[in-house]
Amino acid sequence: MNGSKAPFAVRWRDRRNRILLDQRFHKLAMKFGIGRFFARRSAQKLFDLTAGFIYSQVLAAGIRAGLFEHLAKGPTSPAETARAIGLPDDGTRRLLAASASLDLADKLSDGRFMLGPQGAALLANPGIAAMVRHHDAIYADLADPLKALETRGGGELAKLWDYKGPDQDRPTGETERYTALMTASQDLVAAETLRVFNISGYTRILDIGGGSGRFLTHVATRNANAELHLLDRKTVADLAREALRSHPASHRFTVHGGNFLDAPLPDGCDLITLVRILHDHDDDIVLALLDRISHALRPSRGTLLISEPMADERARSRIGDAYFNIYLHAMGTGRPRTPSELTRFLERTGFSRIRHLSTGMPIATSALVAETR
Ligand SMILES: C[S@@+](CC[C@H](N)C(=O)[O-])C[C@H]1O[C@@H](n2cnc3c(N)ncnc32)[C@H](O)[C@@H]1O
Repeated sequence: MNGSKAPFAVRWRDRRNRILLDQRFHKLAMKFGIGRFFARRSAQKLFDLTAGFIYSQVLAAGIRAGLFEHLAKGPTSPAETARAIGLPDDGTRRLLAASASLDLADKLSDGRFMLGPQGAALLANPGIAAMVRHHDAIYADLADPLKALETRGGGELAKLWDYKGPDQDRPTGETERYTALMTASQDLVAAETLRVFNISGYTRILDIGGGSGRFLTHVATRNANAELHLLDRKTVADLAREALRSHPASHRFTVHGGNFLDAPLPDGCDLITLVRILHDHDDDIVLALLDRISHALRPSRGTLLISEPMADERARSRIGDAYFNIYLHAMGTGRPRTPSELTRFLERTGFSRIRHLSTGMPIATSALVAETR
């Protein structure tokens, strides 16, 4: 590389890489406490990348075996655990030790085990276990990672999400499975979105791609008067009607079944929400949908709220740039977008006063708000 002509950002990375590639540097670093500290930290990070799949499968095994529910009952020996989860003694001991090393379990000095801090967090968020269970499909696809990158949407995961298929009259097993998965992980997303966005003043709200209606039930508790509309594919709309029927505010909900690209959008809405929708779709669909929303909102000078995990301007978001980037490729449609990409899309489709609301948990969601001129 021609060092003197390259920008500073390139030169210092080039220098850093040359130092890290030099075995003499590593030998020297190990002689000093601070050097050992950084060397250990860097080695741990690299090892975690190397072993990540095994860690994930320890988690999957614990969830499938019901290990964490058993540990939540209190201190337990490996033999008791083996009986409770139905695995052989040796397999159970290994699963317990691996779980303890990952903070999913804690090992006590008498050799028994209890639930660990990550295990407790897992049980507190049932959506995570649902997410881990459905990862079987993407792990199968990623067993050959190059093939997965060569063939977009050509594997098992794409079969789970049937957005591209025809909208049948009745929900299929797949529709029910992905809608249940979305519902299970919605509470965290809704709590964070509605913490940073004040929804109380709106009178007629439409949630597009609203799934089983879980997000709208959170809206209902924060806004006591608004009419609440949901639009989703016909098959999912049937599931939403069923789920919302027994809700105490059921009289305020109206469910519309249809494709968001051509179904009539209820008029007179002052707020439309898109929760975990845009990242699932390619650019042409996103632009067409935003254009429809901007026309639907314009007469009432309305607001659009977008809430979903986003990519980072410098590709440093593990959830956006690593997880969703690869996941959506395997799914065969969509990509995570940065807030500035979404902002450009919003400007092109007639929105203004676009604001990025920073959530405390970008791992669950980020939010953008825009208004029609
Ligand atoms: C990732 S899920 C998100 C569901 C919900 N908003 C949430 O966050 O839990 C995407 C939703 O968009 C719906 N969807 C996808 N394509 C659609 C289309 N063309 N028309 C209407 N709904 C669509 C799906 O059926 C699904 O319910």
